[in-house]
Amino acid sequence: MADPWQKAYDFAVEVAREAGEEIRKAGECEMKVQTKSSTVDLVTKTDERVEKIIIRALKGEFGDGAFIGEESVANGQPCVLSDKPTWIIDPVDGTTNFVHGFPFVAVSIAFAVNKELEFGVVYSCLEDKMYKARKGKGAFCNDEPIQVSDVEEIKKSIIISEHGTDRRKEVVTKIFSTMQKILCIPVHGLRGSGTAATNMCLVATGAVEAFFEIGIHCWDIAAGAVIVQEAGGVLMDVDGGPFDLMSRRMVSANNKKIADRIIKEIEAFDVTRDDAPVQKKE
Ligand SMILES: O=P(O)(O)OC[C@@]1(O)O[C@H](CO)[C@@H](O)[C@@H]1O
Ligand SMILES: [Mg+2]
Repeated sequence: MADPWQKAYDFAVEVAREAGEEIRKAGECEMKVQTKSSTVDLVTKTDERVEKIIIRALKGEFGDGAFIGEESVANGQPCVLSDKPTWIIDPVDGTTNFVHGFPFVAVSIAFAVNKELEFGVVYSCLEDKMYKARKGKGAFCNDEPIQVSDVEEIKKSIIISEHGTDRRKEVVTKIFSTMQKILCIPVHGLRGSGTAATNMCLVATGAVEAFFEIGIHCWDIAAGAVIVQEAGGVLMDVDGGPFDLMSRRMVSANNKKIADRIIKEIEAFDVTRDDAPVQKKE
């Protein structure tokens, strides 16, 4: 078969669109907010319901497969990327935005085979922007090809990062110290949309030169990773090594020169890998 995953790719786009429609409708209603890893790591019934809708649709079309979904993992499912064809799903990336009505919320669906990402779909549902990319076939926003910016000078760049949900003082101090150093290079500006998936699409369209973060999860960035690469960008670890989807550390940029310059300023802190063995409670 020449093109084994095209059907899955097309289907993922449709599922993401339907999921986005659900999120838009839910945003108009009263919502009950709960917390996960910390008091600022929010989750709503919509996150859980939309993840179930997505997984049910994918299983209905392609049968039982391997899934890594943000809310399934939060409810105890394993988070291990094997060689099996695997769907990696964030039903609502930007839950805090969703809760507050801040207008960037995305559905993120990626597909990996042999631990390699084959395609990614990010639907920024409040803006109605459908980003998608398939390995070797280019990146698109609402079916128009997209490309990273050609800026090579860090002093002419806009950089995106996020503050994350870990509010321990030593972590927040490192995050702000890194941001201060980058701001003082100086760059044209620092931004943050509140969703990693959307941030990566902003790199892919050339609206910003780079997005970096320590503390993201594989479901936040898997789809965006394909979109950035297919738009001509690069992915790296925050220490300059190769990108590792499960490491929770990433720099995505329009080119290696910009990525290397940012990496010089990043003050890393420890995070537990997504695929770390789960500590059993005694
Ligand atoms: O929980 P959610 O809404 O899916 O993730 C929101 C998010 O802000 O958390 C990450 C880690 O800080 C972000 O960069 C990511 O996009
Ligand atoms: Mg997320």
